Amino acid sequence: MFKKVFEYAGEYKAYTYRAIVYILLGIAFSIIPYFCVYKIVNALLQNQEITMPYLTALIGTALISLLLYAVLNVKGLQQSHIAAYNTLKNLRISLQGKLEKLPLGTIEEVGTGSIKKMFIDDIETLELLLAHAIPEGIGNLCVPVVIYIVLFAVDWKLALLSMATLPLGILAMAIMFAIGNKDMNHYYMAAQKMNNTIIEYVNGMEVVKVFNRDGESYEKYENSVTNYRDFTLAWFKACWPWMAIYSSLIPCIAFLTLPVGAYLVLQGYSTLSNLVLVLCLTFAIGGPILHALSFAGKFPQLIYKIEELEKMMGAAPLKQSEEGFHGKDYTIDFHQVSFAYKEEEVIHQISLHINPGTMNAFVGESGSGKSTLAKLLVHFYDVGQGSVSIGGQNIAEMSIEALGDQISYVSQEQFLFNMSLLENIRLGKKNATDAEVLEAAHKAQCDEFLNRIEGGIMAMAGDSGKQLSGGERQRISLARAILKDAPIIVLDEATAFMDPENEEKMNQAIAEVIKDKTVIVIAHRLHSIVNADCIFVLKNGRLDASGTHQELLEESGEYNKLWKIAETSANWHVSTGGEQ
Ligand SMILES: Nc1ncnc2c1ncn2[C@@H]1O[C@H](COP(=O)(O)OP(=O)(O)OP(=O)(O)O)[C@@H](O)[C@H]1O
Repeated sequence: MFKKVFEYAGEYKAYTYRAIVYILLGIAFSIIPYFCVYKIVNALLQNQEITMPYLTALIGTALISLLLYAVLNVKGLQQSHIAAYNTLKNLRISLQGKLEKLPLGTIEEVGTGSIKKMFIDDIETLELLLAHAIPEGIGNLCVPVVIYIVLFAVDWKLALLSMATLPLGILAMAIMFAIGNKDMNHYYMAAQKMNNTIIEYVNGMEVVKVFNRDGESYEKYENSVTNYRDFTLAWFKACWPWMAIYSSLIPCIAFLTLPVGAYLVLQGYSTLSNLVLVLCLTFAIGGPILHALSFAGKFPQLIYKIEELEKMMGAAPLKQSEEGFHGKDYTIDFHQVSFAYKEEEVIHQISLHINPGTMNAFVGESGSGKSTLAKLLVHFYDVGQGSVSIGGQNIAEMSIEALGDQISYVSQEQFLFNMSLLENIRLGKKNATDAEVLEAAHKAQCDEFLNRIEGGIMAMAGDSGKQLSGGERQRISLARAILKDAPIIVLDEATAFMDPENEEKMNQAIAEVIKDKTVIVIAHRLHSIVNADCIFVLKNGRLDASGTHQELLEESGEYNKLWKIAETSANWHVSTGGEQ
């Protein structure tokens, strides 16, 4: 599992290897002062003479060793951090690439909060693994292993004694792992839920302020935060005792060595000199062992987070190929298409044909499936059954990029990035000149508000485009579409909620976008699409009828019903206006 994370290090793996070597050498040097102490204590115990130059040499060696330890440790950590942060960068970029290829449904299912948590928090915690646990853990464990081999060679009885508490410590650690892993799922789910609820709460702040200050959404928020606290505390409560046991037992390696070792010396089974050596070195390796094991408590969480990341990286992507677009024209065909967002099917066996260069409309009651059909055409989701093709080429047999180049999709809610309006429009065509962007903005009827707002086209759009009104945001999106100049245009209720002045401007902008294109408009206002070449009437996820306005008035009961509602609504507008 760690190997998979390590794969993202790419060329920076060498930094990790270097970090391990530096840290290992550093720890080896950190043992030397204890060896110097042994030399002095042993000489005193053996009544040997200690000359000043000898003492100075020992103290000097100890000091230089400590200095080298510090320098090598810092150098090692420097290398390991370079490796770690580059791996995190690679992971974040790969995750973003993966998200782009996933069906929107998978992303919706995971939730914005969880995805944010994965991108920021979960990946960040891998820093502990890459920058510390791997290099420091390996370094801090390797040196004691070597020292133990030396100790066994010097006096196996004393060496064995100094390891007496290790099995109990390792047992406590194993229990902690088992408990930690068992409850990790609940803990992680609670964290995910809290993240999703926080994002939902912040996104819905406008609604909360107006309607629901103390209501359900706050309760949901508070519950998820409380839940997270409870699960975290419960998890730690279960693990803490075992952490305390192994952290106390493992470093107590001299616990039996001193009394039993002294007995062995007195009985002549070991020498005093060896006992002093074993004691000094066991003190020296207690620190590194404890340091290496300090990472162990974090491992259940790390393993879980890596598994979740792997699940995301391994999620089934949208069906697509590397093929470019080679359709014979811009005919659109839905062939026996069925689709379900989750379990319940919302589109049933729809087949329809759209001729190139024509103006088409999807109409139907709310929830009849108009937007879903548009989203299937732009390949936000894979169809459940059937196929969608352009110019005879199945959209699942071309790359997402190739499909994207053929379609401009202006959806109900347009998202603007918090960068200049100029750059927001330029998203339509990466290499467009400033003059081309300005021309597109002009055609999309943006001049009036661009002249009004401070900074004009260089003004920032604000967080998610909040600086602009809904109508202004839509016109910026249309400017994007004009610039993109794709042969197929899908307009999802672009004028649904507009005041008459804005609608007039939008209609002029739309007329500019749709010139000579294959167009699909998803319209609530039937009056705006009466001239369409073909109108498709949807009812409960099925295609009920299709034809021109006149044909449908003559043949389709559902269309007549919609038309009546549209007329009543238009009359209602007129009479309301008249009374004012
Ligand atoms: N993201 C989603 N997850 C689950 N179900 C969805 C999702 N989006 C839409 N639906 C359901 O799919 C069905 C069709 O919805 P769709 O948005 O396509 O209808 P529509 O005709 O465009 O409606 P409207 O005119 O109100 O926008 C509805 O029953 C809706 O509840």
